Amino acid sequence: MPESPTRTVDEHLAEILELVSPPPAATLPLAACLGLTLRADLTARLPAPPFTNSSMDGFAVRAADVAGASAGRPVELPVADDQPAGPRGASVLAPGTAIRIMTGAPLPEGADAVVPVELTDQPRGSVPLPPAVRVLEPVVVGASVRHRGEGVAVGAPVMPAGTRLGAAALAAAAAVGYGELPVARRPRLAVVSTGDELAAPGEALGGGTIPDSNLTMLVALATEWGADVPVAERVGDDPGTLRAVLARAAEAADLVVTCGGISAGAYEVVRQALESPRVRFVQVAMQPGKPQGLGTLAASHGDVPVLALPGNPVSSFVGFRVLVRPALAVLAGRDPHAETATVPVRAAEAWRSPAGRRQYAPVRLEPPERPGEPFLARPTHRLGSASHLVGSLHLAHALAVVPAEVTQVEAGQAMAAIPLPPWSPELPVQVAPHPR
Ligand SMILES: Nc1nc2c(c(=O)[nH]1)N[C@H]1C(S)=C(S)[C@@H](COP(=O)(O)OP(=O)(O)OC[C@H]3O[C@@H](n4cnc5c(N)ncnc54)[C@H](O)[C@@H]3O)O[C@H]1N2
Ligand code: MOO
Repeated sequence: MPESPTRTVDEHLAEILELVSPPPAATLPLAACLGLTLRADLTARLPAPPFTNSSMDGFAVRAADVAGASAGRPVELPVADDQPAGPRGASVLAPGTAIRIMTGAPLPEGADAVVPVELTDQPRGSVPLPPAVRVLEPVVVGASVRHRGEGVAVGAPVMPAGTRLGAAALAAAAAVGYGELPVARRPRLAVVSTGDELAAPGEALGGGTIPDSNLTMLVALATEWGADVPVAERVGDDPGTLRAVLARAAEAADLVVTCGGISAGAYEVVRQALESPRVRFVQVAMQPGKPQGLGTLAASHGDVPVLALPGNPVSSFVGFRVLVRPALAVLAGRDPHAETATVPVRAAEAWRSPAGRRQYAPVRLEPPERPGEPFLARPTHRLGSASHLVGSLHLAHALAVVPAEVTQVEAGQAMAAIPLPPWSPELPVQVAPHPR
């Protein structure tokens, strides 16, 4: 069967991105939004903080009343009221008096500062309201006071559409008045690994069988990215069985990924099951990951994109990082190109790269000799980016990207690298002492 002409990674990715489109926004409660993408700009419905309040446990006063206070000549003020935090509104402070106040309680009307309990003659802690307080130090206007809206004013922009909602973003949304948010639902990715040679992980191997590491890996990659995986199945080399599994996968998913069975052999089950005007098999100028398939599967909810990755484990890993993640990003309402953002590195040693293919080499990152210079990238294995090296893939901090026209990487050469997720091996970052 003649191969389609080689295409660049960028051309291939552009065609993949044409197959996927973001679903309509859903409105979900905050507790269900972690990791999802915000689909509308958020502006503050409430000021944060919502009212002017004390940042200390102590006594609300007028700063002018305690201006002359010192340990030797304390200023004594009658304590007129108690202002705990809670639904009670703000009390009113008469000149020449103090009101006991707790952290987070509304500042009484007429008060303009808070004296922390430590700067008075009163003990800390749970004690009865004293009739009077002696203030031992002066405070300036505004001391220990947090003003309404000083964090965020009503109507101010808080975060734009496209923000990925982490813990801090959810807290900000709650603080400015939101109990639910318009978001893109978690994309559903179905994963199917193929090949008669595959055994379940941990299963005893017969002659010629190998552990199916890709199914576990692709499910984990999808899950760590933030997708749901409704279907994860291993299928042998029978095209009819594979077609039936893929039909089920398409019903349950927004995107289907297969691995294996797509190159030039006599038993290429994915190719046999899918090659049609709907699904094409092509060669992409990348290493690893040259053979690739793309197209759509028919499902009752519409056409579902399918991406066929090569079976070699490093090829599948790189294919997921470089091609599948951008497609998931579109489904999640995010920028697909952010998925392949790179950081500058330098090669720690020389290595070879195939002519005419952009190489994605698993590398460890070592600290530079001088602080501030790029990290040094060293291949995780002496065999470099060979596509079967699954046993050392976990050592990689990043994928070094070698341009297609480079066949020899020299030690010290500047290049880009795609960082891998945070729980890849801990980066040897030298932490600077905290400035004092
Ligand atoms: N004559 C040619 N042969 C090959 C070519 C080519 O252009 N001409 N391309 C090579 C390249 S590059 C790649 S990459 C592989 C891709 O092969 P397939 O996608 O068809 O994958 P398989 O043949 O099924 O398997 C390849 C390799 O990976 C192992 N494998 C497969 N699935 C898994 C899995 N789930 N877990 C772990 N390992 C898996 C499988 O045992 C093979 O060793 O084709 C080259 N051949
Ligand atoms: O492209 Mo294959 O993934 O080189 O081994």
